[in-house]
Amino acid sequence: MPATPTPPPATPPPATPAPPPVILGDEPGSFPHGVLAERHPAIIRQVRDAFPYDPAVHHALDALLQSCLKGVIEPLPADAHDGDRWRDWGLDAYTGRSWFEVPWLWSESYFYRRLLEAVGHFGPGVWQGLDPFHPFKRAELDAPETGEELAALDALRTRPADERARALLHGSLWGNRADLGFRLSDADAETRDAAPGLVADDSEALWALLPAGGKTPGTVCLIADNAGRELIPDLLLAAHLLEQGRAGRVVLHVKPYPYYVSDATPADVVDALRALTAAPGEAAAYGRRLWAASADGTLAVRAHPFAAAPLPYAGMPPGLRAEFAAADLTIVKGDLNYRRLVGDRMWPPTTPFADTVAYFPGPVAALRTLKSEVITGLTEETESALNTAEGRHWRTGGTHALIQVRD
Ligand SMILES: O=P(O)(O)OC[C@H]1O[C@](O)(CO)[C@@H](O)[C@@H]1O
Repeated sequence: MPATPTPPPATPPPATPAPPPVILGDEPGSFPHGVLAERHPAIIRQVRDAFPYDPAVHHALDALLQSCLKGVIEPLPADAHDGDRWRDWGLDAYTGRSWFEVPWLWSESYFYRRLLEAVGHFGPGVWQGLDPFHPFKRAELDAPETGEELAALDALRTRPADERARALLHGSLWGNRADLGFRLSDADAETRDAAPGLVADDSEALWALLPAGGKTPGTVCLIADNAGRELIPDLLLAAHLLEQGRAGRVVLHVKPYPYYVSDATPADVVDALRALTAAPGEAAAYGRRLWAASADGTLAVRAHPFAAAPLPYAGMPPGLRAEFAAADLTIVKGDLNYRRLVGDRMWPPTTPFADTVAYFPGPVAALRTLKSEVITGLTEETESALNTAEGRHWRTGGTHALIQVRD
């Protein structure tokens, strides 16, 4: 009987490299450590001074400050309305551990949840529902710079549609520099010159995803970031997409409660729309169109709990996944959302953006100014030129921006 030939050894599948470690805040001198050790106490101070709070709130803020600086992560009150949700998001595993030793993304988010608890936002009581950041957001909306930006719309009206489209896309992108939390720790950030050019620019791919020339437009989801001077240009972009037939419907995803100081909530959308309709000139026309779009359902606002989750978007719940899967495009705004989109890890900067968002259920575009160390999708040349010119500062200074797309 002939011997059975020995099968050739099976070729092992190519090993998928393990992703780099999740960013923690435990390294003194690092950017994340500074946010936990300095920015959060500064935010507590600012909030404390912004309202005539009663002694109970002052005591709660004192306790939060002590916990942030020297203590450990404590559980939510036993009757917290969202206790189950936070347990699903990892609270039990992190309770009793140092704020600095758990994923930075998680500890930052939990800080805002605890801050709202301390100021009585979740009630019952007189402070229930009040936004502790509202005075800062309001001041920004009323600032002369906001009026100047809106006045620029008058000149834009007569420009060709593609020029308007580019200006409004870039307005939404650079609006992300106007971030109140960021300015608390980097007071010069907004006055520093923005770098010309983008570190990555997939804007052609973005426009290619939105039908033009009579094709039936679908839904664009816009995951918003900051209120005020970022939300207004986001709304202008939404109005343009609807008007030009590049979107049949825009769904604006905002935060369900005040978060990261300036993040937009439904109340901030109302403030921004009111500011537009009350402005002179072309801005008011945009405002009226958006108001009408709300009434006919072509502009919708969502405040899904996961928008303020301490987790990357890879862990999004099935309902949200289905919404993004059905959209022509999901536009993800800002630095924090970028961290959540690609995963809050020290990716080598040349890691392809598409690889990090392969899980996303539909076409996705990131519009972001760089305010934290997470970055993907750069060419070697770009990374090396930025390092040579600025050391590591380009990653966090807020002067550089990107548009990245995965179709
Ligand atoms: O408003 P954005 O663009 O999400 O920026 C949030 C900022 O807060 C941080 O999360 C740090 O707290 C950084 O990512 C960024 O500097």
